[in-house]
Amino acid sequence: MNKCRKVLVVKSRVESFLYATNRRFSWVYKEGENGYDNRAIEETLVTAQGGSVDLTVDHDTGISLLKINNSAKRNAFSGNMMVSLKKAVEKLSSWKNGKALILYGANHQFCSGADLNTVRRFSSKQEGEKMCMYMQNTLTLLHQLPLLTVAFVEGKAIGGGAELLTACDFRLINEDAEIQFVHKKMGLTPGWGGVTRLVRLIGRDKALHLLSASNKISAQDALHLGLVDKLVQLTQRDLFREIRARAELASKDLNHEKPLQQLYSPDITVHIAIDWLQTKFDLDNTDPKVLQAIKESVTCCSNLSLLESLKNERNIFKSVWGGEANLKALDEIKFGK
Ligand SMILES: CC[C@@H](C(=O)O)C(=O)SCCNC(=O)CCNC(=O)[C@H](O)C(C)(C)COP(=O)(O)OP(=O)(O)OC[C@H]1O[C@@H](n2cnc3c(N)ncnc32)[C@H](O)[C@@H]1OP(=O)(O)O
Repeated sequence: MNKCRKVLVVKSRVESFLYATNRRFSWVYKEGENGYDNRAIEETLVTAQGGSVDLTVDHDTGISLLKINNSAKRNAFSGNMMVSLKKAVEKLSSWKNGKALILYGANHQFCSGADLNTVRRFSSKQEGEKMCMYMQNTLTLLHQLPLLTVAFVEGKAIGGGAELLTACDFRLINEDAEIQFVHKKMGLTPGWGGVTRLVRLIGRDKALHLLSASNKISAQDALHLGLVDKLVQLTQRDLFREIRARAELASKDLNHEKPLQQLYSPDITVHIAIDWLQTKFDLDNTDPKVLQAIKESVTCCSNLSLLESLKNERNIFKSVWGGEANLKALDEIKFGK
């Protein structure tokens, strides 16, 4: 690198740092706002135990996995899982070299919403509002993560589980999965930010239809509505990979009579999501700083006024202009490629 380039890189790094320290926009409840007290809410929530939320971070690929794990209850969210989800999302929000997140449920089931036992325990209006603010904050943070986020929907996504999938950037759905905004049937409306995101995702009228009908949405219908991005069908390749992996583990109960859904291991789920991310976004050859800048630009654009958004876009642009990936691309660029 010649001297001039080096100066440019250092200058751009200093600018990026300065910008990064004060550029984060936030749309979450802050401490004290509307009586929001994060610690008090968490202390209450963790008393409702059960299940876990498991975060795996791969620093080499920049891909992380978030598994909702309470399979005895179809991955319903207990209070302590709500707290674990928030902690995991907070951790991911400062992952400098991260590129993507895959969110999925244990045992080929996405999520059946809030654990009804937790809901019953916190059934007063005050407690309900606190849980609602807490989950809104968490899912807003998830939606704003500086990573490309993909929800892999298998089995059922019900109530809060349906809201959860709207907090990701993209959605893959298994062909026999179902989504249901069951809230009306429970005498409720969504409160985890699901209405706000659903309206933005599929438009006012379709959102109103889904919420008012409150019926089951098949994977095919979800695709037609634009609620999901891709229908996943089990291919022979996936099946062979699954069978081979099982054979390698010397599993004795390799049962070909099982329905395909049960043969479809979480590993295969993750492989499919990773393949999809790599194919669509060429993650291996993408600089995380550039990807994060793109995600942040888009997130801010849909939440700020036109003027604020344009100003923010310019600032984010400045943070990558003259950066390592930019200079490398300028060096290597060939026309017609
Ligand atoms: C305030 C939050 C609110 C929101 O914002 O929306 C909510 O999220 S409230 C919760 C909304 N969710 C539901 O109402 C889902 C209720 N569950 C079901 O409809 C079904 O269980 C299912 C998810 C469609 C799966 O059906 P199926 O495959 O037939 O399994 P089972 O019904 O036999 O369930 C197995 C097992 O799991 C328990 N379970 C399921 N969901 C929950 C839940 N949300 N909370 C607690 N427990 C749940 C179910 O009771 C069974 O337990 P056992 O009988 O002990 O085996």
